[in-house]
Amino acid sequence: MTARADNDRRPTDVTSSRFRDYLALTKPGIVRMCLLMTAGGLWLAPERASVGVWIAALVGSSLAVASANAFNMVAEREGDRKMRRTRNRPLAAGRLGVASSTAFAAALGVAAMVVLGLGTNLLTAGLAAFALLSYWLIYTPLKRRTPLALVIGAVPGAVPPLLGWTAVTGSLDLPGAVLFGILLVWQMPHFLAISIFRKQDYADAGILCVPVVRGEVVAKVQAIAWAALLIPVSLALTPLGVTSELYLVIALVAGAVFLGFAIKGLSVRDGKAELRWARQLFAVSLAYLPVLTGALVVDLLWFSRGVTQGVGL
Ligand code: HEM
Ligand SMILES: CC(C)=CCC/C(C)=C/CC/C(C)=C/COP(=O)(O)OP(=O)(O)O
Repeated sequence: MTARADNDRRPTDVTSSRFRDYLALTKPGIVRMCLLMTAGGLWLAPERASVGVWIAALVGSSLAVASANAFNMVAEREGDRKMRRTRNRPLAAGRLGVASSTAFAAALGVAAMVVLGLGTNLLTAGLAAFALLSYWLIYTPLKRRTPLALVIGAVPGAVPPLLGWTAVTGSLDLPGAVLFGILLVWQMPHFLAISIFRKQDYADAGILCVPVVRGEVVAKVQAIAWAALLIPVSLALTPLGVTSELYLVIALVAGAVFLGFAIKGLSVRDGKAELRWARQLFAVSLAYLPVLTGALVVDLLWFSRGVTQGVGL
């Protein structure tokens, strides 16, 4: 930017672009989806939670995810410069400094712990702290060492619905573990799809994802296996007595569509068509979670314990 253009920028422009940069540090798309997952856990829990617990769980978990994402972006600022997808991020592009971004991430993390600790319970705050620290300190550095980092990163990634469940119940039990399992397994085809259409980016940044290390065919086969596993895991909520047959049918159809798209990848070999297919599989992965959450909501409202759970005053 020229000195003239700099002078022309009004203070409000600077403030709003600063705000946008700090917001970008939190990866708002991921925060939003995690928020939906926490809401799913709150909704499914067997007891009625107060409005206060709902607000504390939703606000606290979003702050924790935002903090984890901001710490991850500070740690990856050099690598982010090497990828087309990430080179315009505020730290990679030099619009924000390391010290202020770290302070921002730490403030979000402390606020998350205070909100969860005071507004829900210590188990929920502890799980969020575990997820935040393991995503930042274990997954983030491992991305450049082994493709198994994906499985390790999926553990904190699967915590948000559990936070909703434990905020209400205060305990770790089987339905909560199934919610955790659904999100854990979902992340594999979600990221395998991304790593196929972003393969070049990852190779440039030295990130050892499956297509870079073992090729696209192995990545596709793995995506099929995980999408297939997602079906029984997602259906397990019904035999556990948490949901009824309506959820079962919707989860089965959604899982079959996801698996069908994954299988289609084996017949696509041409470069451009393969990229298009991988982007479609990524889009299907993003649609799957809201569909499943919608199924939980409708199922519990219509069939099961709609009167005894949800939000209480
Ligand atoms: C090991 C786990 C995960 C990895 C490696 C991963 C990686 C990524 C990457 C690289 C993108 C950007 C895709 C692109 O546009 O090129 C992305 C997008 C996205 N991911 Fe994931 N993800 C993981 C887990 C999750 C979880 C747990 C959630 C939320 C429940 C989530 C939600 C989203 C959403 C909503 C987007 C699209 C919006 C956005 O890019 O801001 N992901 N993911
Ligand atoms: C409660 C709590 C704190 C939960 C943690 C939730 C969380 C941050 C989930 C994201 C999971 C994940 C591995 C994302 C990809 O990061 P990436 O580094 O591969 O993505 P990037 O390349 O876009 O930076």
